[in-house]
Amino acid sequence: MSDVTVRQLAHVVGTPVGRLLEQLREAGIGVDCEDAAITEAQKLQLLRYLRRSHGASVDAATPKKITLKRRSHSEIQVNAGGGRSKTVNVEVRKKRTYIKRSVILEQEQKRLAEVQAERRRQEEEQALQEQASLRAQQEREARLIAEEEAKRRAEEEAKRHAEEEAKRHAEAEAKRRAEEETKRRAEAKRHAEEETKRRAEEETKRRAEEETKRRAEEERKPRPRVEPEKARTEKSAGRKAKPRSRSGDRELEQEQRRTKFGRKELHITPGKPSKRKKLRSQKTAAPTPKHGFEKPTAPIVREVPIPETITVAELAQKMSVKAAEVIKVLMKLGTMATINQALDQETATIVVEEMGHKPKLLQENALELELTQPEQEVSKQVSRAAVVTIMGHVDHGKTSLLDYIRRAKVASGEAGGITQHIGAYKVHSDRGEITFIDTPGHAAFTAMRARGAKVTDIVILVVAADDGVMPQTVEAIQHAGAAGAPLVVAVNKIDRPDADPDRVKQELTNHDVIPEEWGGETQFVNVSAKTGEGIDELIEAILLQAEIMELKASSEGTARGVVIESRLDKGRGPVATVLVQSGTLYKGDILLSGVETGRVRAMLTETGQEITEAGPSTPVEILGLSGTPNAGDEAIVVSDERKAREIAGLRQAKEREAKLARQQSAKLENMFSEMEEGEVRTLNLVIKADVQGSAEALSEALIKLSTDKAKVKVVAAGVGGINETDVNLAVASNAILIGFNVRADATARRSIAEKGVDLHYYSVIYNAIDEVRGALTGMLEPEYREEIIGLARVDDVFRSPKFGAIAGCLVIEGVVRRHNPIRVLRDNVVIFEGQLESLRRFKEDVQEVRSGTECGIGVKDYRDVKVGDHIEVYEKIKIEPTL
Ligand SMILES: Nc1nc2c(ncn2[C@@H]2O[C@H](COP(=O)(O)OP(=O)(O)OP(=O)(O)O)[C@@H](O)[C@H]2O)c(=O)[nH]1
Repeated sequence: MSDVTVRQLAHVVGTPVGRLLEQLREAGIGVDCEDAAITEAQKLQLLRYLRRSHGASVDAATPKKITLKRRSHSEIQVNAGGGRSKTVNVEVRKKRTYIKRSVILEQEQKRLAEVQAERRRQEEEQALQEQASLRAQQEREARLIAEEEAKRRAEEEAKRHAEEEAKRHAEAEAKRRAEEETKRRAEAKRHAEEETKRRAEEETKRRAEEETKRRAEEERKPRPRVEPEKARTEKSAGRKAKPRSRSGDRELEQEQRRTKFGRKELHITPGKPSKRKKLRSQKTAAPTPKHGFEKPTAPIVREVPIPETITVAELAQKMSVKAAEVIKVLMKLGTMATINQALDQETATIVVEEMGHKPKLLQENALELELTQPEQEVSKQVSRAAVVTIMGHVDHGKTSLLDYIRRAKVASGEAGGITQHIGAYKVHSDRGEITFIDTPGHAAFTAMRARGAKVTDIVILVVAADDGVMPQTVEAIQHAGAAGAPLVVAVNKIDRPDADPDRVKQELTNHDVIPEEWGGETQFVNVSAKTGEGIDELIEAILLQAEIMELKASSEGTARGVVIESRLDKGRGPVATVLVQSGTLYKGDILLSGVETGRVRAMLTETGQEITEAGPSTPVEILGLSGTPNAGDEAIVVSDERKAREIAGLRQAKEREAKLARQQSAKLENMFSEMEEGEVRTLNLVIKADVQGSAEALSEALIKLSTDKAKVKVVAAGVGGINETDVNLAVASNAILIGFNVRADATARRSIAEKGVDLHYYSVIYNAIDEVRGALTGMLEPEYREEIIGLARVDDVFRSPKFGAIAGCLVIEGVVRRHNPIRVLRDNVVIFEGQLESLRRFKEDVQEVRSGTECGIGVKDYRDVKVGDHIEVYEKIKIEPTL
C-alpha cells in the first residue's frame, strides 16, 4: 500500500485530523502537519499504540474482520453530438471485507459442534424412545406371560378341582355300592338262611311223616322169613357192635345219599327221591305233582379257569352251558365263531363275564415263573469280577492276547494247574479279578446276545498298531455299542518296527472312540501279545473300568448264569461251561438251562480243579445235564427236578411258537401297524453293501427318514455279503437286514429262515429309501416284490465264437427259468444284472432247469462270467398291500 497523508487517513478512519495528529504524536510518530505522509510502518505503530492505550492485548485487538472501502474519481469526455464533447464525472466505489481465517474455522467448528450436539440430542432422544418402547414391549410380554400363567394355573386348579370332585364322587359311589353290596349280601344271606331253615323244617317234617308211615306199614306186614338168616349173616360178619336198628340204617343211608349227591347242589329239589326210593314210593305212595327239578333261587357263579387259548367247546364245558350259548354270546359281541374255534384269553374272559361267571386267568408259564423268578432282595449285593470279551479285526492278535494272559496269569498263577479251554477263565490280581470270555471275535458275542444273554461287561478292542482300524474293528465298535458295553482299546503289536499307535488313536477318533488324553472316555493301552509288554497295564485299565462301573451281584440265593459253550464229551457226556452271574452254584444243584435239565454231578474250573461251589462271575464246567444247551441260554437252579423237566418240555413247545411269532415281529410291513398311538418306535437296521460308499450313503439317507414318531437307527453298516454274525446282530437288536447289491451266504440264509429275520435286498438306493419311508409312514404299498426263485453255480466257462461265454452251471437251489431276470454274483456281491440269452441242456434249448441239474447258461451282453460265480434268477411278484 502506498503512503497516505494524515488528512486522508483521518478521512478513512473517520477521526478529526487534529485528534489524529495528537494520537500520532502520542504514539511517537513525528508528524506535524495534515499533509505529512504516513508510511505503512508508522500506521502499524499507531495501531499498536492505540491498542495498548485501550488496554487490550495485541492478539485480542487483532481485528477479526477488516472492511476496506475505496472511492476514486475520474472524468471522461463523451461525444455530445454536433461535433461537441461533454465531460462526465465518474465516481467508483470499492468495498472489500477480509475475515481472519481462524474466525472462519472457529465459526465452522462452532457450527459443526452445534450439528453434533443436535445429532447427539436426537440420538439420545431416539435411544430413550427405543428404551421406552422396549420396556413397554417387555411389560406387555410379561403381562401376557403372567396372564397365560394365571390362565394355566386356573385351568390346572379347575382340573384338579374336577379330578378331586370326580374322585370324591367315585369314592362316594364306591361307598354307596359297597353299602348296597353289603346290604344285598346280608339280604341274600338272610334269604338263604330262611330258605335253609324252611327246607330243614320241611325235611324233618317229611322224614317224620315217612317214618310214621313206614312204621305203620311194618306193623301191618308179617315179619319176613329171612330174618334169622340175616341175623346169622350179621353175626358171622363179626359185628360186635349192637346191631343197628332198621331206622338207624335208613338214616345212615339217607345221610350217605345226601352227602353223595351233595347238599350244596341247588338243582336238586329238596324232596327229590332217589331212583330206588322212587320205585318203592311209586308202589306205596301216590305220585306227587311236584317237578323233579326246581329252578335255582340264585344263579350259580362259577370260577372259570381260562388258559391263554381255549376252544368254544371247552369254554362252554367249563361254564356248564351248551356251546351254542357261548356262540350266541360271541355273536352278540360281533364275533362269528365255530364250536372248535380257539379263542384268545381276552375274548374268553369277556364271554365268561358276559355269562355271569368269574374268569380266572391262567398263565401258561406260571410254573416257570414260579420256579425261575429271581428272588427279591435275597441278600445284599457284593462286588463281582468284570466279564470281558476280546474283539477286533482278523489277525490283529485277539487269540494271541488271550493266550498270553491265560498262560501268564492263570497257569503260572495257580499251582499245578494246566489250563484247558473251557470257554472262559478268571484272572486274579492284587487289585481284583477279571473273567475273560475265551472265544474271541464278535461272532460268539452276537450269537450270545441274539439269545438274549448279557454276558459281557467290558469289550477289549484289539487293534494292531501296524495295521490300524479295519472293517471288523468298526464292526466290533458297533457291536459293543449295540450291547452298551464300554471299550478298552488294546493297541497290539507295539513291538513291531512299523507300529504307529498314534495313527490307531487318530483313526479310532473318526469312529467316536476318543482316548482319555484327548478328552474322551476310552482308555488306550499299548501292548504286545508277543513280548508281554503292557499286559499288566491292560489288566489295570480293565480293573479301573470295572471299578467305575461298580459291578455287583448277590452272592447268596438261587444261582443264575449263562451258558458260554457246551459240547458232547465222549467219556463224560454233555459238558457245559456256565458263567455264574448271581447267587452261588453248588454241586448237586438241579440246573435248568434252555431245554436241558439235570443235577450238577461235577464242577470244574479252567485249571481242571474240581470245586463244589461257584459264586458270581465264576466260569465253571458242568457235568450232568441231559443235553448240550446253546451258548447264551440262561442256566438257573430250580428246587424240583420234576418241575424242571416239565418246564423244559414247555420251553420246547414255546420255542416253536416263538419262532413263528418272531417271523412276524421285525417285519418292515408291520412297522407302522405296530406303532401305538403316541409311541415313538425305532426301526433298527443292519445294512450290508457292496462298497463302503453305498453303505454310508444308504445309512445316511435312511437315518434322515426319521420322523418324530418313528426313528431309524442303523445298528451296523458294513461291506460284503451277509453272514451269520449279521443275522445274529439283527436278531439281537430286533433289526431288519438290508442287503444292498449283496446277498446272504448259505449259513446266513439258513439262519435267516430259522430265526425269521426280515431281509430285504435292494439294488437301487431310492427303492430302499421309498420302502423304508413307506413303512414309517404307513404308506407301504409295495406293488411288486422280488423273490429269488433259483440259484445256479458256475462250474465251468466255455467260449464259443457264436454264443460268446457260456457258463456251465449246476442249479443248486430252486429253478432257473429262461425268461426271468437274473443277476450275476461274485462272492455274494452283485456284479451284473440282466437277462438270459440262452438256457440249454445237452445242446437243447429248454425253458427251465430244476435244482440238482446241470445246464449251460448264456448271459445276455455279459461275457465276464467266471468259475465260482453264482447266477441268481428272480421273479417280480405282485404283493397286495398289507396295511
Ligand atoms: N509281533 C507281534 N506279532 C503278534 C502280536 N500279536 C499277535 N501277533 C501275530 O499276529 C498273528 C495273528 O494273531 P492272532 O492272535 O491269531 O490274531 P487273531 O486276531 O486272533 O486272528 P483271528 O483268530 O484270525 O481273528 C499271529 O501270527 C501272531 O503271532 C504282537 O503283539 N506282536
